[in-house]
Amino acid sequence: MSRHLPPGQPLLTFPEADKSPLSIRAKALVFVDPRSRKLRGEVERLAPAGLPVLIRGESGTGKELLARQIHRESGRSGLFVAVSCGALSPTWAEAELFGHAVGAYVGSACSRAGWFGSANGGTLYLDEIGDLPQNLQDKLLAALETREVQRLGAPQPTPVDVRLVAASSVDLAQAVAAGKFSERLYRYLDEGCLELPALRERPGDILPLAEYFLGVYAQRLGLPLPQLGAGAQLALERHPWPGNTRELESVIHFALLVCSGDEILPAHLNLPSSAAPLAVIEEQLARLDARELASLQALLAQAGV
Ligand SMILES: Nc1ncnc2c1ncn2[C@@H]1O[C@H](COP(=O)(O)OP(=O)(O)OP(=O)(O)O)[C@@H](O)[C@H]1O
Repeated sequence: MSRHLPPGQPLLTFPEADKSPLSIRAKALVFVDPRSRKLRGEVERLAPAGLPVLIRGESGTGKELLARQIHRESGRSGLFVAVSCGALSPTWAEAELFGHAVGAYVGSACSRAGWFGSANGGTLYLDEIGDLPQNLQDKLLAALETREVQRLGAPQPTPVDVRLVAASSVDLAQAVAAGKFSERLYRYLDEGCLELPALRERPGDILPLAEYFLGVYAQRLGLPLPQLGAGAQLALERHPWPGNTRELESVIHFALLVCSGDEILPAHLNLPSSAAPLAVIEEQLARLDARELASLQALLAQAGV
């Protein structure tokens, strides 16, 4: 277990990760920062309730992973089906989402359940739901409320039982105010709202996540597990992570590939140097403790300064 994980608060790991709906790559969810642990409590409360859930958070914060965890804890036996609304074809979005009957349009030689039907008994995860074409927003709400879906060209509606978990990186309330998003669908989703903070707002997760990704990638690539040096730890904690956990994951993956010794150094992280004004740097230096000062001196010595 990571040195940065306090005892009694282990990773949320999954023994049969390959068979779990967590994700193809993820083997665990790292929740160490107090804000993440609070979120984990909210997930435990919301997951079995069967309510729709809206996850709000910046890109790369882990929204899909959280949605998979909600499905996992819901006890629903159907599939977890993830759909990126921005990737739906403008022409065929309705058929892709709700399915179609045989002969519904030229070339449709067989019927399709659509993403909605595929999630029957399970969870439909709609990423960036704000990008869902407006004409489909009310149709989606009707299908969820009536538990019936009208496939394109089908004479009758088909019964479906779908739990919706949606995600958005934009403020849907503003999209509603701008007339770009259905107010009724927003109200339906807003019943169960989860806020996934940006990585910089839950700094206690940074080092545990870094160590977790080091372990995952070292194992996957068959490489020895290096230590995360003190200078590298400092650099990781100071970076603002605009790309959130996804950015941290790729930084650690890269560091592992370029690190030749048994310690990850700041240079291996290839983080952009911050263009902080001198006053900010002075203020940060004044706040360093003895351990951090020693790391900084070692760092400068390494760089030959
Ligand atoms: N708490 C966490 N523990 C372990 N891995 C995580 C955690 N959060 C995110 N990740 C990993 O970070 C990467 C990005 O997560 P994910 O795809 O869920 O983010 P997202 O918010 O859905 O992104 P986007 O908005 O771009 O779709 C994934 O590889 C995921 O496995």
